[in-house]
Amino acid sequence: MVILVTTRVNDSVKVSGLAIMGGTFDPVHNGHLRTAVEILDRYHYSNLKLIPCFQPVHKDRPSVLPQHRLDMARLAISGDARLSVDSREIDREGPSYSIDTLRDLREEIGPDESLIMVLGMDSFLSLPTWHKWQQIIKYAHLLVVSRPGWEPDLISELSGFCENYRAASSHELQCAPSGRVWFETLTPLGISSSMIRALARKNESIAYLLPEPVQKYIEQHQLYR
Ligand SMILES: Nc1ncnc2c1ncn2[C@@H]1O[C@H](COP(=O)(O)OP(=O)(O)OP(=O)(O)O)[C@@H](O)[C@H]1O
Ligand SMILES: O=C(O)c1ccc[n+]([C@@H]2O[C@H](COP(=O)([O-])O)[C@@H](O)[C@H]2O)c1
Repeated sequence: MVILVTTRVNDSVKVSGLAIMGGTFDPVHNGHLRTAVEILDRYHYSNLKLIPCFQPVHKDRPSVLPQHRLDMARLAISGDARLSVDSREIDREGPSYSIDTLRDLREEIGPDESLIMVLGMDSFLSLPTWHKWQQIIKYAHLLVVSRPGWEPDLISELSGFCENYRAASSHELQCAPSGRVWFETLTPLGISSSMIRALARKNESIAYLLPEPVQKYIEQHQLYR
């Protein structure tokens, strides 16, 4: 039986549950933000937390200090009350393993609340290399979003995983606390942090790829030069 817990807030439907999106956010950009708001609009969750990592597990060291990445993420979300920034991975320091973060969040929200981890197709394709990857689904659902340039070309480990955990519909993610994988196609935005860093390094404009306050912050602090 499917039970959806909803409340009406200011005439719009809100679904009980928490969505998170982790990333290096070096810097945060409109590809991240548009993903977050499209998921909130489709799933009606009242909150999506952006969680900047301290030390990415499979990427080079970030180009700027964690505090700058955190400040930029906070500036970026100021226009949408449904978005928040969670500094737990930066506060924790060390390698930012998602399993640790999800375990923490699960303890905070309790065993029954839906927890959705949003990640782009590129991140999902690397899942079998993550720390304790097969346990992740015990704590959260995985909501995989399309990203230009990345096709769902699943290696055998991942296709077996999808066969086991793929939801029959997106509603299952709202109704169960964890344990399902679902794929969403979103507005394609071919923006990446590495593209922004490369433009800034060449002293070319980064306007309209990220929110203006973040662009100003980068200029003020002379980041990515
Ligand atoms: N344009 C985009 N569209 C959809 N998802 C995205 C987009 N950019 C990033 N993501 C997703 O957001 C999460 C965090 O991404 P991250 O902070 O590593 O940014 P990035 O642009 O991929 O960085 P970099 O270019 O430095 O590798 C990942 O799950 C990633 O797949
Ligand atoms: O836990 C891991 O081993 C792990 C390995 C790679 C990526 N992640 C997480 O996946 C999210 C997106 O990662 P990335 O590298 O695409 O920025 C971010 O929250 C990372 O901490 C987590």
